[in-house]
Amino acid sequence: MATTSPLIMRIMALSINTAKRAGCIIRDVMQQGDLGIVDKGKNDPQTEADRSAQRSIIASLTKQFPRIKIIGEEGCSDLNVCADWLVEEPDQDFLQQACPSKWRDAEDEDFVIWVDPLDGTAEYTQGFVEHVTVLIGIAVKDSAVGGIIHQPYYKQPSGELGRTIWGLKGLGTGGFTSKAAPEGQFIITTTRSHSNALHQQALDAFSATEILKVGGAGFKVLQLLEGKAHAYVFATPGCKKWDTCAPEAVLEALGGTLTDINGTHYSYHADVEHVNRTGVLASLGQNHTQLVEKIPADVRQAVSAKATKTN
Ligand SMILES: Nc1ncnc2c1ncn2[C@@H]1O[C@H](COP(=O)(O)OS(=O)(=O)O)[C@@H](OP(=O)(O)O)[C@H]1O
Ligand SMILES: [Mg+2]
Ligand SMILES: [Mg+2]
Ligand SMILES: [Mg+2]
Repeated sequence: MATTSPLIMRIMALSINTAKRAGCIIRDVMQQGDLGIVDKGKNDPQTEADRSAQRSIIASLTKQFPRIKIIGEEGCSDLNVCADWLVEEPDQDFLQQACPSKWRDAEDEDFVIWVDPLDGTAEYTQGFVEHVTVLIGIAVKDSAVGGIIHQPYYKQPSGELGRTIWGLKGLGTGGFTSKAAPEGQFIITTTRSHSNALHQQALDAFSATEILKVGGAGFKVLQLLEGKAHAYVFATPGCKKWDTCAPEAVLEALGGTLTDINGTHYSYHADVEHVNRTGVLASLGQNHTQLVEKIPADVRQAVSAKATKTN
């Protein structure tokens, strides 16, 4: 690896290839047929693919960056993995890019890497595999700055499976072609498995022309990046820092915004609470503040009150 590249560039470049490797593991587990499902909570499954993909990602990143804090959805993993799961080569194309000056001097202790080895697990178990993503989010001093969103089941025009999207604030995005959402419509992308009455009230307030119910925070942000939706609305606690760190960085590297439903950015330092208690509101090409204001104040207050109570 080119040790002369700034640390953030080396983390991003290795994360791109670890996310791809995790995508292969996710496809292999599905092909072998035994998903090994464990219920972590209501509508919150974990499979052998979540466990194995996390082991591969964290073992690979830890080997090259032993002093960087890495937090994965599936908790502490056994990092003793086979050579086949250990990714040592960074993505060379990414390393050719110039590092934004803002991150050039960031050091080990400035970083937290948030890993969601398989976002959209419920959908994976139900056969909606196109909703599945691997998310690696790179936070610098509190903020989501870099992100990888890998789609293991995306079918390339060549027939090859898998696509890897990256974003780094100050540099931009790669791996896909962005598209603006259609004018004269307002399309919302939202959860298909974690809705409730309060969340429904927030959705109703937008009078959307269409509501897409899809799985995974990564896939919802992809709907914004590709112009299939104008906003991502999730007005309830539930998703976690590893769900939003990478999507937030990629979306914001393209000029979009991802906040809670009050328009406040989440923090991504190592000691932050994992649950995003005040929901998610994300948009691209919209006036984000106006979207926040569309959610009735009493709904926002009720979500925030619920958050305080459960803290
Ligand atoms: N209430 C609740 N309990 C447990 N987990 C939850 C909850 N709400 C959202 N999530 C996790 O957030 C990820 C995306 O879920 P969804 O597609 O349902 O919704 S959303 O993105 O939060 O809108 C998805 O992440 P993965 O676990 O990685 O698949 C969900 O498990
Ligand atoms: Mg999960
Ligand atoms: Mg997730
Ligand atoms: Mg997950």
